[in-house]
Amino acid sequence: MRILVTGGAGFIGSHLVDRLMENEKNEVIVADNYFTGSKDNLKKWIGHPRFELIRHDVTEPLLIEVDQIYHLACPASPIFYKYNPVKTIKTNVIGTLNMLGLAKRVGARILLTSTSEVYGDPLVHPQPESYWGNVNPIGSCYDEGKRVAETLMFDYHRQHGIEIRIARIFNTYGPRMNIDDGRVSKVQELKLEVSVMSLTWYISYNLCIFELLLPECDYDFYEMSQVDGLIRLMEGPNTGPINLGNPGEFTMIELAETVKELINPDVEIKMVENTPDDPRQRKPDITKAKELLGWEPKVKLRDGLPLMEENFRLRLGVDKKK
Ligand SMILES: O=c1ccn([C@@H]2O[C@H](COP(=O)(O)OP(=O)(O)O[C@H]3OC[C@@H](O)[C@H](O)[C@H]3O)[C@@H](O)[C@H]2O)c(=O)[nH]1
Repeated sequence: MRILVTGGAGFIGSHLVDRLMENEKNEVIVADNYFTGSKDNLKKWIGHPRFELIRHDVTEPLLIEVDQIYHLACPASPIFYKYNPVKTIKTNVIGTLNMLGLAKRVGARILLTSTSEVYGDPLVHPQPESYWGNVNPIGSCYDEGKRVAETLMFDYHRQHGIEIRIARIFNTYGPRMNIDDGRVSKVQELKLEVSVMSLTWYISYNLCIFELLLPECDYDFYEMSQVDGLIRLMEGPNTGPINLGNPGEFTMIELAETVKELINPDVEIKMVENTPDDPRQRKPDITKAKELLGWEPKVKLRDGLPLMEENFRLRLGVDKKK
């Protein structure tokens, strides 16, 4: 099976590549423009006979022969997607059109990693896939970009019979996330800035790492449940959209307080204004993922929080709590 992974040099993409490469029948081609991803995330595979890495921007057509396409290319952190919003829209619209064009030409099955952001600032809680969302149409290039990408996927499916799969990924945390990612990793910088204004704002964090305690170099031994969900969706018969996320919840304050306690109880937690149009609360309804994919996050959020703290400690080189 020849598989193209766009955005495969990124955080989730590179973990996906690791899993796909485990299957000796797979040949994996990564196309990435390195906007937020890095070759470093794939260093294990560079030079491998079943692996190929191409510097390519998906807003340009790509002419190759493949059986499956995992289409991940798109900056996912607000810091990066807002850096050049027009480019973010182009990546989602033109990039997705190009990948759908490729899928149509070669008869490949294509999976889009969409996002929980399609629900906007939701008025329904938790969010099932049937919820149409509450997005500000003049707000975020990322939210509307992913919404139109989903529409394109379904239009190609209805009009041209393309085999499509759509995953809606909720916030995901784990190794290889950019340290300046601006999602929850702000806490990693130990500034302990909390990217929400009010204590009541919640975010449902998808702890994707099964054995977070293992250092990055041992990544053969842990598994991202997120990636497992993507592969199950691709291999199964359902088009989606399907939510992939952790239905457990904790507040950002709660997270900051636990990390602060663990690392330095004297550090000050600074409240900063949230990004405009960011959701106040979000939590996936994963009934469909459970029923259709037999999938649920491997880490229960309550068990996951200590793992997350431990990972901060490892990354920051802080001594274990006495
Ligand atoms: O125009 C672009 C922009 C970005 N990219 C690449 O896409 C990858 C995105 O990965 P990041 O590490 O930024 O982010 P994530 O792995 O969290 O994103 C992933 O999950 C959320 C989805 O919405 C994203 O589409 C998916 O890539 C990077 O390797 C980046 O270089 C492109 O190849 N082209």
